[in-house]
Amino acid sequence: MEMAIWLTVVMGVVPLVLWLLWWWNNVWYWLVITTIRSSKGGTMLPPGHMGLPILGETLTFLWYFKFLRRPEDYINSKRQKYGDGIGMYKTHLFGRPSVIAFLPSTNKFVLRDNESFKYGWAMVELVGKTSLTGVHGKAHLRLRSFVSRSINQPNALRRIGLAVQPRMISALQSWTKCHDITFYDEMKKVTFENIGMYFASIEPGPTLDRLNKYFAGMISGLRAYPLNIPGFTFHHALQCRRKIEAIFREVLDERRNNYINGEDQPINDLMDGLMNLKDEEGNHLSDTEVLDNMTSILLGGYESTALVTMWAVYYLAKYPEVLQKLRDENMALKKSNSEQLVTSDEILKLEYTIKVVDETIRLANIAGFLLRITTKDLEYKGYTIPKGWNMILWLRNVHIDPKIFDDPLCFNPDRWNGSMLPENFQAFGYGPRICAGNMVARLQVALFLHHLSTGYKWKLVNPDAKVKYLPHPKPEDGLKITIEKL
Ligand code: HEM
Repeated sequence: MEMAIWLTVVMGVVPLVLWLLWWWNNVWYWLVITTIRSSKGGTMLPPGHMGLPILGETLTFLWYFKFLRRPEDYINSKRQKYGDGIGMYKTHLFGRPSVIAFLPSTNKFVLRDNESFKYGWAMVELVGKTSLTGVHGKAHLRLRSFVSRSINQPNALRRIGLAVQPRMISALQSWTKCHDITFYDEMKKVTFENIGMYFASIEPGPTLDRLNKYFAGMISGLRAYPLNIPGFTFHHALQCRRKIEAIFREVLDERRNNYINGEDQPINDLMDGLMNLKDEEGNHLSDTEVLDNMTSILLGGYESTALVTMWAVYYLAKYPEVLQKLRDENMALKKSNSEQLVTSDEILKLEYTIKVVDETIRLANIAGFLLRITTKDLEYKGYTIPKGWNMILWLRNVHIDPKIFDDPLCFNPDRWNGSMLPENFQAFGYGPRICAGNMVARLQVALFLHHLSTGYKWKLVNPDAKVKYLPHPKPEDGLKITIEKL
């Protein structure tokens, strides 16, 4: 008798419980959509599996990203199972019901619509309600024009191009004195010191060190569960954000007083640009807008630039024929004195160098996916995307899809020779929120490659180091290199 009970449990109840757990989210959300929303029409969710209760597909995601280290197979496995269909799958990731968009056309559909898809409140809390990230519609357009004039247009690029090179040149010189360096860590230091200079003219020293520390705290909040309770990472991140704002506010107040008293000339950095620009009606940005945007631009530009530069150094070491072509092009521009600066106009005309930069940005895929939240129920090609769900835009897939790029995992700058459909290159996003610093990012990487390729040779210490994909793709050793003068 006892045996029979055990057999019933093992053969009947256990599989039933496992089956229920496996399908729980699918059934639960189907019920919610059909019972609560059926009166409003569409109830068919995109194909896909929503995983276990609470956890959703988190374990599957980690399996591909952390353990197999083949992130592309997370989507590939779904493509094999459900086909490409409408370019969307339902899932449950990062604690919320979600729809993943993975084709250029579906990403485009989302990224073009600034009203139906917004950032979540946690992101906005961290970067600031009056930052580019926090505003929408007309307010966003107005702010973008300010930010773009301050960092991304020819005059700003000229100024920034000259401001960032001395630090790059001195870093390269100092690295030759070391046995080896961890390139990513060193490049982050260079990038942050440059940001300090061209953002707020803050020289290396205690203030910049504090800013760097708080910034690291703030960034960790972007990846944390948004619980604003003491002891939690997100709470700490918000505190760091306030401290960053306080540092920038001090500089801003001091500047304003000095201008009023006639003691200082305008400094011509990002803060000055944001303080002094006017819109068409002659209005300036408020102090809060200046400070929020300093923080959000800092967030956009810091890790991204260091990561892309690191990947360029990695790929060039792996593809010597590409390095040779890059070097030849840059040697023609090299000044007789290695400390002499090149201009942004000169560097942005170097066609092959810019192709190397774009190819690095494509293949490195440092912004693997973007996140939005739907503000209303939406219909897309007969399927419903419910209000309040996460919309995850899988940019990674676009850039390494063999249907879009031939031999996509090969580093081949010449693939940029022809024209490219803009929707097939989404590394900077797409539509009204396309990266506001895309030109300044390209410029900084190109300038670094100019000084590196014309003055130095380098080797990877661990050419076969594995790549970690979370939170960003990076060789496990942070890219250890040895570097010496040519
Ligand atoms: C290669 C390096 C970079 C990459 C791959 C990159 C990527 C991106 C992406 C994908 C977005 C769109 C985010 C979204 O739609 O959710 C974005 C937005 C943004 N980026 Fe970048 N970025 C880079 C460098 C920079 C730099 C250097 C700056 C500034 C100095 C910057 C400032 C911004 C800002 C302010 C936004 C928000 C734009 C808006 O909401 O209108 N980025 N970036």
